[in-house]
Amino acid sequence: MEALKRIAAEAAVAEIADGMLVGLGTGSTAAFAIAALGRRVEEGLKVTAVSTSLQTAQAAEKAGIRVLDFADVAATDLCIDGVDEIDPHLRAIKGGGGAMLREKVVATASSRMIAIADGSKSVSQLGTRPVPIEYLPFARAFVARRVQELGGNAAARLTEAGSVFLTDQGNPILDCSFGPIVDPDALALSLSTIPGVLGHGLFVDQIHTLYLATAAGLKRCDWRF
Ligand SMILES: O=C[C@H](O)[C@H](O)[C@H](O)COP(=O)(O)O
Repeated sequence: MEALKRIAAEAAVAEIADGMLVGLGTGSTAAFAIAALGRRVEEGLKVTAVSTSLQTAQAAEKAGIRVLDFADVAATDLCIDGVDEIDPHLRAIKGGGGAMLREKVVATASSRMIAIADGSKSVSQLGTRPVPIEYLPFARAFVARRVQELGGNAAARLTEAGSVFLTDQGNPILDCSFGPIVDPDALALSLSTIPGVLGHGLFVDQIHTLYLATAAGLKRCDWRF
């Protein structure tokens, strides 16, 4: 699986050109992209990057990549990120590592987003995994009730040690299981409009290209706009 993640990541990084401002995703697949980009920078590629998490910023700087503060950046050229699940329409669930809020901001600010994944992430229909929701602590019970009204079951995300998981912004997460998601676009919109929801992991129109690496080889899929 690690070798497949690396193959997908390296294919995406090969698309980065001199002078680009690149959005760097979070997670174990994105880590391979950061390492590959670091090697290209070492070979002379001139790029700057923005990060979708504190973890990624640290890894990128360690790899010799110049990381800008995203607060000062209005748009980026290309964003490369992993997914937890992705369907044939390039709609995805993200946020297994809790970074989906920053990831969605950076992906939306990017002219192009490339998703990178091994075959285990490919599904015919989203919903095998819960949709993570980052929320305002003040609105916890209200958000959970609205999720329930939408057919979901909300569970507080905990750390391995059993305490409340907090995002880089210091907010908690509800992992919301909906079962098979028949209409991801409608669900994404409904979740986005719940007051108190700061962000969620359904990415329905951000991903332009997917590099999917399986034992059968590397496949590139492009969304037809
Ligand atoms: O919050 C984490 C991100 O959305 C990741 O991109 C996603 O969870 C995939 O992570 P991994 O590549 O480690 O499976």
